Amino acid sequence: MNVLLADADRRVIDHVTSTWSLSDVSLFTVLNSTALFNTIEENHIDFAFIDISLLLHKDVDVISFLKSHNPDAEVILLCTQSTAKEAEKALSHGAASYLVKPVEVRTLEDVAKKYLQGLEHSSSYRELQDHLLGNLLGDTPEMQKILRLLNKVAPTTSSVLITGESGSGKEFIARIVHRLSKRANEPFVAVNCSAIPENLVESELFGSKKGSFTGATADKKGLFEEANGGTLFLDEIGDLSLATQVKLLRFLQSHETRRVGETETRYLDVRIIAATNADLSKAMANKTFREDLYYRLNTFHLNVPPLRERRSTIPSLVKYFILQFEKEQNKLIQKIEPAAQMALATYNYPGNVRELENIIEHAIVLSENGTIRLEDLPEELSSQPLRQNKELLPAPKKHSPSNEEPFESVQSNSEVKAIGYGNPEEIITLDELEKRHILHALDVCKGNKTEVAERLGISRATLWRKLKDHKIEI
Ligand SMILES: Nc1ncnc2c1ncn2[C@@H]1O[C@H](COP(=O)(O)OP(=O)(O)OP(=O)(O)O)[C@@H](O)[C@H]1O
Repeated sequence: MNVLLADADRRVIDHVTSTWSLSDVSLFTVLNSTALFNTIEENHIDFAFIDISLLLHKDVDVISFLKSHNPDAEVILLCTQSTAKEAEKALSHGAASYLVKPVEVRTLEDVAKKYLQGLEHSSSYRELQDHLLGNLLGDTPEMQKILRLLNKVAPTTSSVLITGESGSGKEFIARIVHRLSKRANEPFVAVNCSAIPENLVESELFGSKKGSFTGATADKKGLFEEANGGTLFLDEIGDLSLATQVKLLRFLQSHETRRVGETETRYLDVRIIAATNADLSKAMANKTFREDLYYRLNTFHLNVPPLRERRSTIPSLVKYFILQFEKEQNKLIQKIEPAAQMALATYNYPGNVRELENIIEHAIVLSENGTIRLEDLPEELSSQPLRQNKELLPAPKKHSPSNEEPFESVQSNSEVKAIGYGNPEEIITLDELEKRHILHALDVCKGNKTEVAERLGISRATLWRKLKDHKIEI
């Protein structure tokens, strides 16, 4: 673990450096803002003690800067009796707490150790992990990272920025953050910034006074006020005009808003979660998105990977959506044909989870006798993966019945694994690989078992046994 101590007082730095006794924790010390920013940029800082006098540098807030490099990092502010009020205010910037100097080195060490232990043993994290891991979110390293962050971010009031392709689940995750926060019983208000006409954005968000513009026939609450006490989810944040960005930034700094046409300001307690599928660094370079607002929103950043990079989640999502739509459509689904299972497992999902959701809804409408068949899936899904697999699989070999290794050609072809068998990083069990390969063969041979057995180089009896072992019904 890397701990940073930033204090402009050399005596403090010298004293802590000479007495620091945690051998498994590297201590970085800095005396000024330039060194502070450089150290954050060059090292993975897990924990920082920062004197309040070094909190802002050229208008950039060091906590946001640190969290944009390591969203898991924790900050404890150091202050004196006379600056304690200021430190308390600064907690809303994302610091966990503050300590009033003089502070014993032992205390600094204990605080850092406690944080480190908390990271590993947070019980709410474990509960959440048990509940979601391997189910709806998936157990890939990226999703585990998101879960870890969710647990830490949710109880705070910090803003969160969620990025990811369209339909990947940004709003779904924002709702989890809200549900896990102390605001869970307060409103969650979602707004798509790109769906509101430019001339109405300000009044929609901040409200308006009667007569403030043509059409303002009565006083109107804005969405910020609707979300008071709870969470405001701003989707497509990259589409906000620069003028509205300034107002949002002002809110994030002061928690105050003003209705259009009013002079009076209102203090509101609203947590902001913003999302985008646009590249905000490009938008900042093009000056269409304010850098200061970006750092404010980006206190915590969650990047949701596309569904094609977490295929292991597909079966749980399919089950979840089946349960959801069965009720709606009053139908009972008992099985999914192997060919349809294969198509669902190998499709690329450019529209991510939303596309999978629509596919299942569509399939349930068309399904007959409680079965989802290949023909119940949209055409792009049923035809594309098979075509890819056919193109990539080596020409069928005639195996002798004694050939014991039917998967040799597949295992040695990494391209086939990447497309037909999911993410190249994914390691499935040999048993699962065998099942998928048999399903693929059944598809290619249109269910003709004699041909499947022949092309797999096994006897019909062995094929029957394997179909039974893998519970493949045909
Ligand atoms: N992990 C998940 N488990 C269950 N349902 C999910 C999951 N992720 C997303 N969904 C569902 O998929 C649909 C699309 O998700 P969501 O609206 O959160 O995506 P988004 O990234 O916010 O999309 P956009 O960028 O278009 O706004 C929603 O109906 C959502 O409930």
